[in-house]
Amino acid sequence: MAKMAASVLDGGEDAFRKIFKFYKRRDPPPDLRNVTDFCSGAAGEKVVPVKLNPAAVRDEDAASVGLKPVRDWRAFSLQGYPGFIFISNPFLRGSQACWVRRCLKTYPQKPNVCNLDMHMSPSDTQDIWASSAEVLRLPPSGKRQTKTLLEKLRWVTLGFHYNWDTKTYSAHRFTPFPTDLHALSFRITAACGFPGFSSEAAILNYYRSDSSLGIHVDESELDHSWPLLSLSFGQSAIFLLGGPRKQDPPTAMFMHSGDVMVMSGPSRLLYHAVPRIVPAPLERAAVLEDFSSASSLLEPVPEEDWAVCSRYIQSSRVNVTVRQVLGPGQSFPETSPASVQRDDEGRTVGYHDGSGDGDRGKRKRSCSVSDSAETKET
Ligand SMILES: O=C(O)CCC(=O)C(=O)O
Ligand SMILES: [Fe+2]
Repeated sequence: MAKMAASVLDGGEDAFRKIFKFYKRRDPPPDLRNVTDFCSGAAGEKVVPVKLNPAAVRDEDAASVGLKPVRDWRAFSLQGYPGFIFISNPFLRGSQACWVRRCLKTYPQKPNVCNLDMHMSPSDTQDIWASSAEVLRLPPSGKRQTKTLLEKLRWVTLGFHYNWDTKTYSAHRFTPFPTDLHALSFRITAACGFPGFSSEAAILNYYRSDSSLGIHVDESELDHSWPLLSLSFGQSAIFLLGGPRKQDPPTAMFMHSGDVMVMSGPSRLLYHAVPRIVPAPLERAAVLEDFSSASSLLEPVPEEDWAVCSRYIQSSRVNVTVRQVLGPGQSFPETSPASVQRDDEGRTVGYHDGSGDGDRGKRKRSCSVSDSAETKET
């Protein structure tokens, strides 16, 4: 990293932008030797193994969401980034396929919101999976003229639906958060020292091989004391983790299929970006393809569904970030606290509309996932 940073940074200013452009460049492609790989230990001079709390999650609770026992997870911190935790694929063999299927088949369904809703009628986006599966199941035959809806999907929001225009969440844009994704998030965050996490919002990003995500910080959530959880499936990404200021030079790292990141404490509000999607290393691709393994307690993925998922994921990456938006007892401004409906465990299960829409705060985010031609990286 140090050598690359020195050469890229000539001219001094706006180090993050320059490094983003360096990794996004197509011709000639960038040298990836300075990208930290937690899995292989490459370029990892700042990587420090950490022990998580194995007692925080019972083995059967981990297995029920497709995770290995916590004592078997390989977790790392990164010098200079307190609160950042990287877990190298804690999933049981066979369980990633299940999560991939949920990201492609289940979560894009109504009442969840996706980019296609912005210019299509609800009836046309009613079943993105069904309309795409038929085509994706066919053997590839040259270049198809029209893309399936699944191939046009760029983001889905869950729970409190993020408003990309106002960069806010609000009380009246809420639908129940999927219980299975909450169970997964609750257990991972508990093992990382955050018991009681309430998954209230998620953004799923769907990247094609030429997609990128601009430099941003996730600060629209009203309570930043809870971690931001990030899960990745499919092709790999180069992830840039910067500093508290937009121009601070970032560290580049690979995020492979199954890898998990937790941004907490001082790392919760660091700038970050995804300049490039790269092919998954062979061994990671093989683990992902193992959809029938019996080690997972999750429902098996039917072969005909996996044919679609596998075809899609061969050229795509799905990232899921899960967020707690409100602190305990907190509500959106101008909305009475009594209107938040929580279950016995304190999870938000519903929201009565308050007097005003309560929009506040901002999520400084340049853009959602964009494809090569249309990317503005800041
Ligand atoms: O795709 C990723 O790894 C990052 C996604 C992200 O930063 C976001 O959704 O806010
Ligand atoms: Fe982000």
